[in-house]
Amino acid sequence: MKHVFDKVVISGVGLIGGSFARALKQAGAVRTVVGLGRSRASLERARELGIIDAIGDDIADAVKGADLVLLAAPVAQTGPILSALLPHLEPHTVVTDAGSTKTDVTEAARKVLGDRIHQFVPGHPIAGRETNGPDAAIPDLYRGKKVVLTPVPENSAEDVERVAQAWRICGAIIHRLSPQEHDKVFASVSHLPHLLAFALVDDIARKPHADLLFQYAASGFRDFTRIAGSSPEMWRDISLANQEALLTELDAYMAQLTSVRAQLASGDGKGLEAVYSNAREARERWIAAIETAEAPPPKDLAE
Ligand SMILES: NC(=O)c1ccc[n+]([C@@H]2O[C@H](COP(=O)([O-])OP(=O)(O)OC[C@H]3O[C@@H](n4cnc5c(N)ncnc54)[C@H](O)[C@@H]3O)[C@@H](O)[C@H]2O)c1
Ligand SMILES: O=C(O)C(=O)C[C@]1(C(=O)O)C=C[C@@H](O)C=C1
Repeated sequence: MKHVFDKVVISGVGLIGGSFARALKQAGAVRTVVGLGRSRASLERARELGIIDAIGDDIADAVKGADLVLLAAPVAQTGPILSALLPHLEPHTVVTDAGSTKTDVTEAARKVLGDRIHQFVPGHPIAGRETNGPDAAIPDLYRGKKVVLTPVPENSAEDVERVAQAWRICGAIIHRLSPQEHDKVFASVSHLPHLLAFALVDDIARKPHADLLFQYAASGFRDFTRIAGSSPEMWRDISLANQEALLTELDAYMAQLTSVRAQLASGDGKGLEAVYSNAREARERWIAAIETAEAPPPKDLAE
């Protein structure tokens, strides 16, 4: 593929930023990738792995001539990172992000960028894993997966398309939502499940006989708690950034638990079975739908 991007800058070269860089590189879509970050050791590792071509020691140099900047650090870093970039940002450079929450990210960007908010196209790849850091980055992470863009009214159609194009090169399918719609949806199907998995493992780990419990925990426990292996810093930021929507979902879930508890306490087998059956059927429909929708396109068609 001819280089679509001459220079891409990634701020936060971990699982998400690193996989983005790897995918663009694998497609031959970028001439050079520069990494910015908090940890020198991690950036050196990213360079050693061939994820980035250079470490942006000098931020002005790093963003000079960049076509695209991707922010892929924990969401609370959005404001500070943009503040550091702003003085050096050229007018043609498009900035986007991969943060798991969109209302707070957009507000932080608007506050820092002011009348240059048009240069920031918020986004969120709906793909990930519980492992983090540059060693976890893989080129196929986004293949067949959704990326939700939540453009601001000030964005030009060309800049939104530029960001969409980058994700399409990574094999992703573009969706659009408002930041508020986005945050409600993901409070329900991503942020709540993470909170529950972390809380359950924490609860078990604090029990006096935790060692015995973990000794016998098997695949059911492993599947339910896989996501409790995710980055605590990232999930602290997501939880607080989407506090309101997450509290709403948590309250609804607690009401559901109260109802299921009552069924259990009263020996209402019929009621319990109805909940379990409804859940199983809904899950089967969902799995069937994603298996159709996320069938990865052949590599040459995605390019
Ligand atoms: N992990 C997932 O499943 C997933 C999926 C979609 C989106 N996201 C979002 O992507 C972002 C990155 O997540 P990840 O899984 O790649 O995490 P990660 O821990 O693998 O990578 C984050 C990187 O950001 C760096 N960093 C931290 N503070 C920074 C700062 N101030 N400036 C520059 N770099 C900084 C860290 O050193 C690290 O290398 C988060 O905002 C997260 O919400 C994650
Ligand atoms: O597969 C995982 O480990 C994930 O947690 C990925 C996952 C999710 O599905 O909730 C996590 C956070 C995101 O922002 C998007 C995707």
